[in-house]
Amino acid sequence: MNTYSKNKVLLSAENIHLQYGEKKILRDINFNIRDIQREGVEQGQVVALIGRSGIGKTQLFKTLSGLIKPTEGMVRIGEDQHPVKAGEVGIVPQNYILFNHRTIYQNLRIGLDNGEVKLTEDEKRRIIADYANTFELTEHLKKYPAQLSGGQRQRVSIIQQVLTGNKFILLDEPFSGLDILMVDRVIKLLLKVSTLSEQNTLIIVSHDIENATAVADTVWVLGNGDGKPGATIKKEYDLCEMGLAWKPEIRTDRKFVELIDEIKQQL
Ligand SMILES: Nc1ncnc2c1ncn2[C@@H]1O[C@H](COP(=O)(O)OP(=O)(O)OP(=O)(O)O)[C@@H](O)[C@H]1O
Repeated sequence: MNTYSKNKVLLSAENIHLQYGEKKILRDINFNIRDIQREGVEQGQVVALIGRSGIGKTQLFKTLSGLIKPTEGMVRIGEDQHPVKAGEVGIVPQNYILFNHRTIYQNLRIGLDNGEVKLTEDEKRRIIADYANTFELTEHLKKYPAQLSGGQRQRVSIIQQVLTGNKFILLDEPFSGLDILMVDRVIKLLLKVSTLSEQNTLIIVSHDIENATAVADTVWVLGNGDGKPGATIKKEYDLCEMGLAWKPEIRTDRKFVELIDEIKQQL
C-alpha cells in the first residue's frame, strides 16, 4: 500500500494569460504542484503536460521557466513561493544541446560549475564519477558528444541539468526520436532522477500520452474548451489518488489503458 501526502506548494501558477497582439495563446492557467511525501521513499514530483501540436505547450513551458513573462498572472517557485526567474528551472530541450568540442566529462562539469554550491576539484570528480556510474555513462566520459548515440546524449543532457542543482527540470519531448528500448531507459532515468531528492520536480512536455503518463504522478491536458480562444489546463489527473503513480508495470493495468483512451478523447 502506498502511503503518501501532498504538502507545501513548490511551483504554482495564478491566472496565467498569454497573448500576442490580438491572439490569445494561453488563458486561465492555474495550478499548484505540491511536495509529495511518500513513506520510505525520497519521492519527487513528475507532471506530464500533454497537448496537441501547436496548442501552446512550448509557450507554457517558457512561461513556467521564467523565459517569457505572461501578459497577466504569475508563476511562483520554491517553498517561499517567489516569482520565478530565468535560470531557476533547468531545461532539457528537444535537441539536447551539448558542447561538441568538449568531452562528456567536461559537459557534465559545466552542470556542476553552474551550480550554486562551490566545490573542490576532487569533490567535482567524485560527484561526476558517481552519477556516471549510476546512469551507466562511465565508459563514455572521455568521449565527445558526436561519438555517442542520440539516447546517450540525451541522458548526458538530463544529468547535466540535475548536476546544476536545479530542483525543477522541464523536459521538452524527451521520448521523441528514440526507439522502444531507449524510451524504456529514459523512463527509468526519469524515475531515478525523480527519486534522487524529495523536492526534485520534473515537468515533461509531450504529445506521447502513454509514455508521459506512465512516468507521471499528475497529468495536465492542455487544450481549448468552452469555445473561448486560448488554451488552458482542461483537465488534471491525480495519478496518486487514482492508484496509478509509481508503478513501472502500469501499462498493462486496465485502469491505465482506460485513462489513456480518455485522455486521447480530450485532445
Ligand atoms: N511570438 C509569437 N507571436 C505570435 N504567435 C506565437 C508566437 N510564438 C508562438 N505563437 C503561437 O502560439 C501557438 C502555440 O505555439 P507552441 O509552440 O506553444 O505550440 P506547441 O503546443 O508547443 O506545439 P508543438 O507540439 O508543435 O511544438 C501557435 O499557434 C503559435 O503560432
